[in-house]
Amino acid sequence: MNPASNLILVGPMGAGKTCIGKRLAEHFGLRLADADREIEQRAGSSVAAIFEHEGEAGFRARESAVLAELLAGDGLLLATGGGAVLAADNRRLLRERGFVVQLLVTVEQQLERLAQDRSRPLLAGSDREQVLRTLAAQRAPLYAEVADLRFDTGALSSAEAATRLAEQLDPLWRRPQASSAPHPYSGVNA
Ligand SMILES: Nc1ncnc2c1ncn2[C@@H]1O[C@H](COP(=O)(O)OP(=O)(O)O)[C@@H](O)[C@H]1O
Ligand SMILES: O=C(O)C1=C[C@@H](OP(=O)(O)O)[C@@H](O)[C@H](O)C1
Ligand SMILES: [Mg+2]
Repeated sequence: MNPASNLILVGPMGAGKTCIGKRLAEHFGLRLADADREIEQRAGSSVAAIFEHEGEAGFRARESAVLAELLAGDGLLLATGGGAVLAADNRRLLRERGFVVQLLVTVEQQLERLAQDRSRPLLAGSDREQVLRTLAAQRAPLYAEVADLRFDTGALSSAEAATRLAEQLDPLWRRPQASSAPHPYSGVNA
């Protein structure tokens, strides 16, 4: 079992990382962090504005910095953005610093869930389906590379998905207790 005390959600846009993450954080008593919201707070602008002014490369640099900052600590439920797995350094960090759950979703479900969404710059063009299929093909092996557990959000509502995922995680993952588990990385108690 991965002993890290952070729980990390990865997967494509619309897989439910943000909304399932909120419920899981409550269930496990973890501090919730959504990487996109953290980036926006630090930048003082939206993900869409960062993409517009700094390009995707600028956003990815901010994303890597925020992941490193957040994962320096413990006891976090981290909902990543869909592209967090693109950089090899990010993947190494995610694997080392958390129990990683890959949320699965089909392109059809993404299209349905994100039909009204205008906040994701990668979906601003006209052919959303093609973009999502291309991203899925590029990224599926990267999600698989970091995942400790895969969970299909398929036919479930986000509330049901969170409940079922918590049930699956309960026997698999335990937050190391401060009193009994030495911090695995710094040599001090967490
Ligand atoms: N299991 C689900 N069933 C139906 N809709 C969902 C489910 N998970 C998420 N959604 C919806 O999809 C949209 C995107 O969810 P979000 O949590 O932001 O995904 P992500 O953070 O993975 O991009 C939201 O409108 C959310 O309500
Ligand atoms: O897949 C991606 O590259 C992105 C996913 C988004 O987060 P969600 O996966 O939470 O939608 C956000 O980080 C940005 O729009 C880029
Ligand atoms: Mg999200």
